[in-house]
Order: sequence, then C-alpha cells, then structure tokens
Amino acid sequence: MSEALNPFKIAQKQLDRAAERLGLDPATHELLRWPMREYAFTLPVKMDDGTTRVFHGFRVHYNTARGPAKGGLRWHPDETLDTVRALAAWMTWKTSVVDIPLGGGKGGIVCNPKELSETEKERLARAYMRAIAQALGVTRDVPAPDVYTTPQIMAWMMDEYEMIMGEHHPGVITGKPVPIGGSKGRNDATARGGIYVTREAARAYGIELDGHTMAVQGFGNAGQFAALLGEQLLGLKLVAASDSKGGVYNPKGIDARALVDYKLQNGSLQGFPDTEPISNEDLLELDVTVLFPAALENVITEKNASKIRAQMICELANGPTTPDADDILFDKGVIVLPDFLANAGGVTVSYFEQVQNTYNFYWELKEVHWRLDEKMTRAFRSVYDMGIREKIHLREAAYLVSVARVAEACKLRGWV
Ligand SMILES: NC(=O)C1=CN([C@@H]2O[C@H](COP(=O)(O)OP(=O)(O)OC[C@H]3O[C@@H](n4cnc5c(N)ncnc54)[C@H](O)[C@@H]3O)[C@@H](O)[C@H]2O)C=CC1
Ligand SMILES: O=C(O)CCC(=O)C(=O)O
Repeated sequence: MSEALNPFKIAQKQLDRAAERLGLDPATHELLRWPMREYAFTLPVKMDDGTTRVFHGFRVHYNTARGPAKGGLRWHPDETLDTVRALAAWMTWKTSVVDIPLGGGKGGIVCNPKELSETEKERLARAYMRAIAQALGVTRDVPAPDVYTTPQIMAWMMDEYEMIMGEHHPGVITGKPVPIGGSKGRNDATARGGIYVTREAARAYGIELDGHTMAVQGFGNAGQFAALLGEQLLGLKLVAASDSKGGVYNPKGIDARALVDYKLQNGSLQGFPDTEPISNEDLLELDVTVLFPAALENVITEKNASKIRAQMICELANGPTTPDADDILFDKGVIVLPDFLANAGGVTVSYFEQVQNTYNFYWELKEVHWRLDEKMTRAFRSVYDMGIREKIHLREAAYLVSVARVAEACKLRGWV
C-alpha cells in the first residue's frame, strides 16, 4: 500500500483540515491525531487437522472522551494496524456526529475467513476474546461486526466473555443474534441509516429518487440491504451490483430481492440471469443517481474521481474516497454523503442494543426504526447546515461538527 493510500494517514489528513478550520489548539489537535490506547495480539489457534496456526490481531481505543470505545471487528487478509487505527478514528467521529454517548474503537484479525471452517472460526473468535477480555465491557469498550464478521461470531465472543466473568454480560458486544440479546433491526441498520440520510439529502438538494437508478459496490451486509431498502423506501432501481469476485449489470433494472437470494445461495453474483458482467471499477463510473460504495477503502481516488457520473454517493463503506478525490467530486458538483455520517446507522442501533441489554427490556422493530430515523435525520441536518454555512463539502462539514464535540469533551475533562 502506498503511503498516500494509507488509511490512517488519510484519517489524520482529514482531521488536520478540520483542526485548522476549527482553530483547535495544538495539544487538542495532537491528542485527536492519535489513538489513546492500542493492543496487538498473537493468537495460536488449533486447526481442524490438528496443526496450530498463529494469527495476529489488534484492538484500538481511539478516543474515549465522550464515552466507552465502540466499533466493529474486521477479519480480513489485508488488515493492518494502520487500517484499524483509521477505522477507530472514523468511529470516534461517527459516534459524535450522531451524538450518542460513546467513543471510538475498532479491532481486527489478519485472516481469510473464507479459508476457515466454522469450528476454526469459533476457536479464533474465542482466542481473540480471551486476549482482549480485560479491556472490554460496557464501561470500557464494546465491539461489533464489520467486514467478514457475523452475528454468530459475536455470539461466540459474548459466550467466551461470560465464561471468563462467570456471569451474564450481553452488552459486552453488539450485533448479536436476536435470541441472545441482539436488537431487532441491527441486521439492516447500516444500510437503513444510509437510506434515511440519502432521503434527507435528496430533499435538501432537490434530487428526484423515485424511479431513478442506483449501483452498489460490495454485496454483503451493508450492500445487500442498501439494494433492498433503496428499492423499498426510496423507489430506486438497482442497475448494478458487485462483490469481491466482480459484478453484474442491467440498465433496465435488477430485482434486488432476487439478486440477494442468488448471492446467498451461490456465494457470488456471477451468472445472475439477464445481466452482463461488470468490473468493480466500471461500476463506480456508471451514470446513476445514487452510488453506494459498500466494500472497502480507497476505491474513489484522484485517478477515477473525474469519471464518476453519479449525482450522489452514499458512502456505506468506511473510507472509500481519498481527500484528493473529495475535492474533485466537490468541484464537479457530486454530492458525497460521507462515511461516518452515512454509515452511522449500524453503530446507532448497536447503541440501542446496549441500552436494551442494560435494561434487560427489548424494543419492537418500529421503535428501533423511528429512533434511528430521528438520529440520522438530525445528524444529516447538522452536517448539511454546517456545509451551507461554511461553503464546504459534507465530509469537511461532518468533521467540523464531530471534532468540535470530541474536543469539547476532552476540554471539559481537563485533558487539554
Ligand atoms: N456491518 C456494519 O455494521 C458496518 C459496516 N460498515 C462498512 O461497510 C463496508 C462493508 O461492510 P459489511 O457489509 O459489513 O461487510 P460484509 O463482510 O458483510 O460484506 C463485504 C462485501 O464486500 C465485498 N468485497 C470485498 N472486497 C471487495 C472488493 N475489493 N470489491 C468489491 N467488493 C468487495 C464482499 O464480497 C462482500 O460482499 C465496510 O467498509 C465496513 O467497514 C460501516 C458501518 C457499519
Ligand atoms: O456497531 C458498531 O458498534 C460499529 C460498526 C462499525 O464497525 C462501523 O460503524 O464501522
């Protein structure tokens, strides 16, 4: 990875811009440029064939001034400490922009879960939990799912934690299956939050969505629900979708439900009837109303930004757009709904899950939905108003809103 595409360098650069505009004092700026605490683990795990494999994992507590660390766990072969640092920084700005009383954290294991059996995944999840348990808990840090981690993995981790502690602690992790303390509505929350923000942005900028088109890059939790809810709630027509193996395209429209079922059955999108193949790169350049990047970082860069034809980009992925690309898109008039605003629905419902776990009283789905809608709508308005007032793009506006809140919390605590 080139230094220019190092996600943590990008996160620091984004913060530097905000710090300058906010006129942050040097100590606060330096404090917010770095994680407050980092853990690195070496995890020996027994494989099904009797051999031992050694995995490496991380957990980063970026900033906890507004509350305990919060953020997902990613299992990916390309995971690095700097990726986790960046994701933890973005979690800090994310919990702040939706104004929930949590800080930012993130974790990861360098592995390819597609090569692991279910029993190997379970042993890896439990090994990670044993390594991090003492630093977790509702008053310290609460993990959740991210790329290639699932409700089942959260369930194993919660169970391991409770074995260690000898009592129930469902709030130690969120994104759990509903029967063991998960929240209704967490499964589609990331996409749903993004759909609410897209709806608000379309109203604010006067963009017609009903009957218009969308393309989705990345067809996992975030991407699949974006396609389904984009169709159901906004009337958008899916014309292309892709996953790590490539994409499918039909300008006349693709039935989102049928495509999700096909992906769940076949593990890939390739061969879906009445579509032609499309690469991940070409999908980004389609002439659509809304583009949902929902895979990984750095897919929109200075190399392809000028070729983007979408009217609006709703960033469900973390870090899909580089700072240089942001400026190009702003000049072109493309509306970018920035990641830590657009994908904050996931952590917001994770927070609702923690609240329900604490009270041991569970909400109906419609309560989750209206509370999420309220949080996302309010967050969008605060960012939009800031963007208009300062004449800046929405990412910079979101940084100003979020960083000011975290800086205030640091100051009130007497840290700076
Ligand atoms: N799951 C959650 O609650 C949240 C997820 N996110 C972000 O959303 C993005 C997607 O996460 P999930 O949907 O949860 O993960 P997931 O593991 O459910 O799905 C990931 C999808 O991305 C695809 N993919 C992987 N590499 C790709 C590539 N190079 N090109 C195109 N597609 C590729 C995979 O095939 C898979 O379909 C990530 O950036 C994640 O950090 C953000 C907020 C919350
Ligand atoms: O649900 C959560 O706590 C965090 C989800 C996450 O990792 C993210 O928003 O990037």
